Amino acid sequence: MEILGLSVALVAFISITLGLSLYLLITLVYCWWISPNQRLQKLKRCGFGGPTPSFPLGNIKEMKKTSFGSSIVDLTQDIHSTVSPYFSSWQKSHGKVFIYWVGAEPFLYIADPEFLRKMSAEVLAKTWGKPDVFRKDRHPMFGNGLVMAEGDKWISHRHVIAPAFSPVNLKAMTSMMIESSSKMVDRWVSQVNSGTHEIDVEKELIANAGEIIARASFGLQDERGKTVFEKLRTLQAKLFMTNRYVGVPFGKFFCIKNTIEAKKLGDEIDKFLFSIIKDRMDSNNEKSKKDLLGLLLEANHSSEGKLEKTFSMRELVDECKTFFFGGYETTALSLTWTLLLLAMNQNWQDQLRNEIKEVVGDAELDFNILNDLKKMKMVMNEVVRLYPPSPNVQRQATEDIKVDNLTIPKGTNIWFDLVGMHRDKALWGSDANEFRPERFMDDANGGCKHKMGYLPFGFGGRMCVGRNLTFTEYKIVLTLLLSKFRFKLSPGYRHSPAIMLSLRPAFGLPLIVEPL
Ligand code: HEM
Repeated sequence: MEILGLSVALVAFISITLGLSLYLLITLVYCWWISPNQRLQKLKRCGFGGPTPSFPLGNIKEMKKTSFGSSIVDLTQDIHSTVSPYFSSWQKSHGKVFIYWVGAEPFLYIADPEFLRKMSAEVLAKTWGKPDVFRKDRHPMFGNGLVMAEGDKWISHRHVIAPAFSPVNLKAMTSMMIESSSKMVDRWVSQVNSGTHEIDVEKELIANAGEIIARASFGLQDERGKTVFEKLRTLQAKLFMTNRYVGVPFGKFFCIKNTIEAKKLGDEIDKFLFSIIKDRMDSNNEKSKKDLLGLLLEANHSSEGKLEKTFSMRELVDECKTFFFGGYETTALSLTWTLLLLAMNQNWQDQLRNEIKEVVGDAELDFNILNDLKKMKMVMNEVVRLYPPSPNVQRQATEDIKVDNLTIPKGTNIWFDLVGMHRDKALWGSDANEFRPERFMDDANGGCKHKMGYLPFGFGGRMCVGRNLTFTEYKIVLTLLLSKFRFKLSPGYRHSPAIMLSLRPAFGLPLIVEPL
């Protein structure tokens, strides 16, 4: 049969193709323009201003103007305007609370601690969400681990995971941390003895923290530990160093190669971790191991010793990845920035060395005495103020949140700019950009004029679960290093703090390392 001279099959084919194209076009128009514009109007009615977005990219174009490592700055300068120039310029026109758009996703930017206080008073820890857009994009890294978990699942996981960082467990990890870090120190000693005085300390500290977290998380210290570390780092670079369009509906299809490669790497890592966990379960001695995986496996046993599935295999894999990503780079960077600031402030370097002599002396480094390294803690607090390794905190409103006469609509993503708050002269005074650890001498909040203006580890019930592990590792590594070496700035160092998930020196940190 024929219609206007065309066969029925051809007519059907043309109709289906036209129908599908029309459907695709309507979907694109809706997702790229209609829906975000409706949300924009709603947010305006709620009272929020901000830079004008142009959909479907939102404000991505302005944000992409800064590429990783594109600005070299003076060592004493404010870094806010270089790591996120768009935020610092939007702050000037829209204040410290405004809406900006990552593709079709609205983000409420907050660098005002009083607004944050009022807002967080309205929300229980378990009712905070995590931006869906990041949960999907970062799935190969974190899966649905604690960083991304929400609601009852977050409560039950946090309940089991938090005790894994208790002083008893951290104490049990101390000798492992000393062993790994001593290997790094020995490596530096041989390099220095062979005449190489310039060392890229960032690279070394990252490798050391990677080894420590692989051992602390899953007891891995052989080639398998290195394999996980390398794969995870490649994955991180794939996700954060490439030009992608996160937040733009169907943005994945613009960079399909990276998306596929990240997914493939994520699957390989999952398979690898799966086999490690399976080995541990089969070996039947998982209970005896006090690493983080051992503690999670222990939680899977009821008091009768019968398996009671608290964590599924998938959940165990996700939590192990989360420990890894959450735990190695942040800690390594807090040490990296510390060595930079100590190289610039020899007086503080000497003060810490003297404190180590007084507190540790010739004794073996021991978990219990770490608490007495008070000046070291002050230095750490000041370092993570000036260079917060996690430079922002992200949440999502899962219900409407009222703050004074404003309403943050359900589904709005929220972005807390820690660099912005930690460098704000209105909160810290005119010396906000100076390294002054004495701020923290008698005040855990460093003299900040608002109790929520200093948040290197986040806030409320979702505050960083691993911070005590960091404090322990930080003090061990720094004690070992300062007891052996003096650090000085290298003429080759280019100061370019930049954000690639964490806040890091874009060109590494070469330092002159002298034996004492
Ligand atoms: C200098 C070191 C570290 C810094 C600056 C840091 C910073 C942060 C920040 C800002 C958050 C978000 C908190 C919030 O939403 O309010 C966080 C959460 C988290 N961190 Fe850390 N962190 C560090 C070390 C670690 C370590 C060593 C681990 C694990 C081994 C870890 C695991 C986590 C986890 C699992 C979460 C999610 C907690 C939750 O949502 O309940 N972090 N961290």
